[in-house]
Amino acid sequence: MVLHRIVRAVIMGPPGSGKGTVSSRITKCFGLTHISSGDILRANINAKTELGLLMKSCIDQGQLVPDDVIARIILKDLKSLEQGSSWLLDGFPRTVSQAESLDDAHSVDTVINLNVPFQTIKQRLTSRWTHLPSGRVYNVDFNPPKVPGFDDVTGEPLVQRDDDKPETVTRRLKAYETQTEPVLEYYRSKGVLETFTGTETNKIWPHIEAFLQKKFSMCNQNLA
Ligand SMILES: Nc1nc2c(ncn2[C@@H]2O[C@H](COP(=O)(O)OP(=O)(O)O)[C@@H](O)[C@H]2O)c(=O)[nH]1
Ligand SMILES: Nc1ncnc2c1ncn2[C@@H]1O[C@H](COP(=O)(O)OP(=O)(O)O)[C@@H](O)[C@H]1O
Repeated sequence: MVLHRIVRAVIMGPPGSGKGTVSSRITKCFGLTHISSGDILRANINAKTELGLLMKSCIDQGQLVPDDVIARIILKDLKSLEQGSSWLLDGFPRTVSQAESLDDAHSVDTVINLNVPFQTIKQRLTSRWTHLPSGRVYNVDFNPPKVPGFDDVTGEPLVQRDDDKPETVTRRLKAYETQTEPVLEYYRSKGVLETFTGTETNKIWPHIEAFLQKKFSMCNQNLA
């Protein structure tokens, strides 16, 4: 589907709710540019940049990195996109302060919220395998790689994230409840929040696809 207007979207949900998985489907179907704060931070850790070295212990402990640091990175990335690009932010904003920083620069058209029970998530994260350079994710049960331990596209090795250990997952879910859930209220009050509830991405996805198709084609009709 070709978009006829600029779309600025955010995908939210607890760690492991399927944001990365759904984002790759959205970018494939609708052609938005995907910007994932977690992928950017992990790329910095992998490349041992100054930022990566500073943020690693925060991330490994399941804590959020400081608002000003991540806001600066994401807003700079958005600025560097071609004028008129449509984008999908994944993992940002995660606090109300971050949402306000984003609002100061761009208004968000739609926020997709994945509402997946914590119990489901814990199981998924311990069997998540990630291709660090691209952010592609696999799961032993859900979408295993063709060759165990290796990325389907590049053939490079997959890794288990340091912060997917059970005790760190518990801390990340706590951080989500206290710091990120208020962002849902922030967007709800602005009338842009759309929540999708379920335990399986393949069952949630058709609803998201239909919602986006309707929303974007309605926009097209309005323009015509
Ligand atoms: N069993 C199962 N695993 C899933 C499902 N959807 C996504 N996953 C896996 O769950 C893990 C977390 O998904 P991901 O998209 O990385 O979530 P994020 O942390 O919100 O970006 C990954 O290993 C996915 O492959 C699902 O419906 N069932
Ligand atoms: N917007 C953000 N604000 C603060 N910390 C962030 C942000 N995005 C990512 N991080 C850090 O990176 C870690 C991994 O993020 P992410 O890949 O989005 O996790 P998940 O996909 O499992 O929700 C977070 O636990 C946090 O430490």
